[in-house]
Amino acid sequence: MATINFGGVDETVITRDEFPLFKAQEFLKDETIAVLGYGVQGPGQALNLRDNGFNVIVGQREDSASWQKAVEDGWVPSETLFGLEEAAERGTIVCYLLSDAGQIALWPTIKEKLTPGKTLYFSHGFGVTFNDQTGIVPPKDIDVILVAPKGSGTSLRRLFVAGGGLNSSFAIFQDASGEAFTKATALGIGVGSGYLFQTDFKKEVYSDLTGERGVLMGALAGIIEAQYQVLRQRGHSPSEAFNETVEELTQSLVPLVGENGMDWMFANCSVTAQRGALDWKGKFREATLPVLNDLYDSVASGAEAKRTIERGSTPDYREKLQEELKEVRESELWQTGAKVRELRSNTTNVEA
Ligand SMILES: NC(=O)C1=CN([C@@H]2O[C@H](COP(=O)(O)OP(=O)(O)OC[C@H]3O[C@@H](n4cnc5c(N)ncnc54)[C@H](O)[C@@H]3O)[C@@H](O)[C@H]2O)C=CC1
Ligand SMILES: CC(=O)[C@](C)(O)C(=O)O
Ligand SMILES: [Mg+2]
Ligand SMILES: [Mg+2]
Repeated sequence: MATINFGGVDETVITRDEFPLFKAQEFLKDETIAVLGYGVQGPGQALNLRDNGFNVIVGQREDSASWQKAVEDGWVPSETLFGLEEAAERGTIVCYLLSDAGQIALWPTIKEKLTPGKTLYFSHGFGVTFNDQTGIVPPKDIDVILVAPKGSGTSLRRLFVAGGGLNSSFAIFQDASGEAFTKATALGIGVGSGYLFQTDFKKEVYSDLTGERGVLMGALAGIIEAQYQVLRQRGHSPSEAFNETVEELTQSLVPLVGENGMDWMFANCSVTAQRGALDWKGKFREATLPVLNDLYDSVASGAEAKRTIERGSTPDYREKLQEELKEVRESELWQTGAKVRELRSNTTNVEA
């Protein structure tokens, strides 16, 4: 544990220096880690754990495309790849990485496999926090922990392969063994996290649902659509509206923010742009504060969970979702994006 000052606030966190991989390997050497679900987080975490030298097996529905993907990734049927129930039976640490709706559906089956001494691991506080809606109430005699990578499983894997890591939160819901803390941190290091910060299940799910509905995904998509629409309605071409809204954001400016902060990005733009951005950011903050407060209230009241569960459990949900995503993909905005991305590769080969 290291106490690090974050912008004037002291926080106790765990870094890879203090909790090196060999310590995690030693602590978990007698455990079989069963990763249930091979969607987005499943592959990222299972492959990172395997490459980090842990005993890992995968559980997935046999008749699914993801089963095939698991085979392609080197998981061997009947050796390291099993049906969900059998993997849960074999695992001593059960990583419940089905979709949040899938976790509800499978809970009655998985619960039976969680015998005393085992560990149940989540990457989201959803199932446990909203247990009045999910029915996920773990048995009392097991450890229940969480490691939530702050990003897509795709990035978790890519960064790991490149030698980096995504930061993750971790939390303890139940400590039956007295060792849940070390277990959670060892798994956090094992899945390829950058640094680990502690939270609880409720805070994890409240912040995560707010973040993805807000700045990370929902607000981002909405504000992009709004600005593109304004530019187009005022007579600007698709190229101009798209480049000025998305391409410059992703290719030039946000990478600069990631590298060295907002002021660094500002410092690399014209004085004209800086002046305007500093004048306008307050207006955008004030305009969006009420929406973000509504959003947080909707998360905290359980309404977002209710909607996710209700929508997710309709039989034609996946089909409907595909239609919604298709509408986004086929909009003028994102079709322009596809063209612009195609043109990107034409320019990278140009010799100076
Ligand atoms: N997608 C991501 O990168 C992130 C996800 N998480 C959390 O990790 C967990 C897993 O999420 P994802 O990887 O996005 O899930 P996903 O939507 O990709 O689904 C994972 C697996 O669940 C299986 N599944 C779904 N419904 C099922 C059912 N009824 N019966 C049996 N299997 C079923 C699918 O076949 C798939 O293999 C969730 O708790 C999520 O909130 C946390 C951080 C990021
Ligand atoms: C990638 C991530 O952490 C999200 C956005 O919260 C999610 O996929 O649920
Ligand atoms: Mg999320
Ligand atoms: Mg998240």
